[in-house]
Amino acid sequence: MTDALTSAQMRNIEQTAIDGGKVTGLELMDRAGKAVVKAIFETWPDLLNAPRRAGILAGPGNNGGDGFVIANRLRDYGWDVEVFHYGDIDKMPPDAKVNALAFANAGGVVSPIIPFEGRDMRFADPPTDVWIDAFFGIGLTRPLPEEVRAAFLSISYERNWQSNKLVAVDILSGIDADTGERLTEFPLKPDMTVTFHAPKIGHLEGEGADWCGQLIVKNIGL
Ligand SMILES: NC(=O)C1=CN([C@@H]2O[C@H](COP(=O)(O)OP(=O)(O)OC[C@H]3O[C@@H](n4cnc5c(N)ncnc54)[C@H](O)[C@@H]3O)[C@@H](O)[C@H]2O)[C@@H](O)CC1
Ligand SMILES: [K+]
Repeated sequence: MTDALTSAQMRNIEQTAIDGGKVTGLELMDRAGKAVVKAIFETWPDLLNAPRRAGILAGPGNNGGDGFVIANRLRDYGWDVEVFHYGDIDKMPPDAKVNALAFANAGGVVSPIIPFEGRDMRFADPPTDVWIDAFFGIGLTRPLPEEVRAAFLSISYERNWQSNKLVAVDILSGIDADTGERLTEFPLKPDMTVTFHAPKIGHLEGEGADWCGQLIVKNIGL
């Protein structure tokens, strides 16, 4: 496994490729989102044999942008997809906004995130087959907002009753990518984390090493 990177090193690699005209941020986001979907079907091929339901937890930034790429891609596979958005599409960074608008303009359902005492997720009907954590990635700088932690609790509640998968985009939200410190704790371990280009320190050190599930590193052409 290649050496683990800090978030700053990763951002520098991305920016150098973008500044060098090798790739655009939008292309990188597209590759990242599609890499997550590819990893899902490689890991759980039976999900390919029937349209399923996915819940995408999307945040305010580019990690959320990856979430919207994934949402669009799964809709292409005929899946029933609902995005629970912590953020405002209009305030998202440009690359993320392009993908969020593509989803919304194609009729994709964007809902507010689920308050814990809200929808009883225990017996959601139809059950959600795959939850995608695209709240925060390597840009996390402080503990999660309480409503984001509550949204995770709703899903941990449901997971006690329904078998579903949780996939973390780039890193489980709440984990500091540079240290592996869990800035916010909730009882939800991902089945899989899909990260891009190289592992980050937060995947291998501290508690982060225990909160990845299966760690998949996908090349996004950097
Ligand atoms: N060109 C790029 O920048 C690419 C970025 N990618 C994705 O973008 C992610 C990084 O995106 P961002 O830098 O936008 O950061 P995030 O999407 O991780 O976080 C979004 C924003 O939330 C704010 N924030 C941080 N901690 C918070 C907290 N606790 N509560 C509320 N708000 C908080 C910060 O302003 C941060 O910019 C990567 O993890 C990866 O998933 C990939 O698509 C590859 C290409
Ligand atoms: K994430």
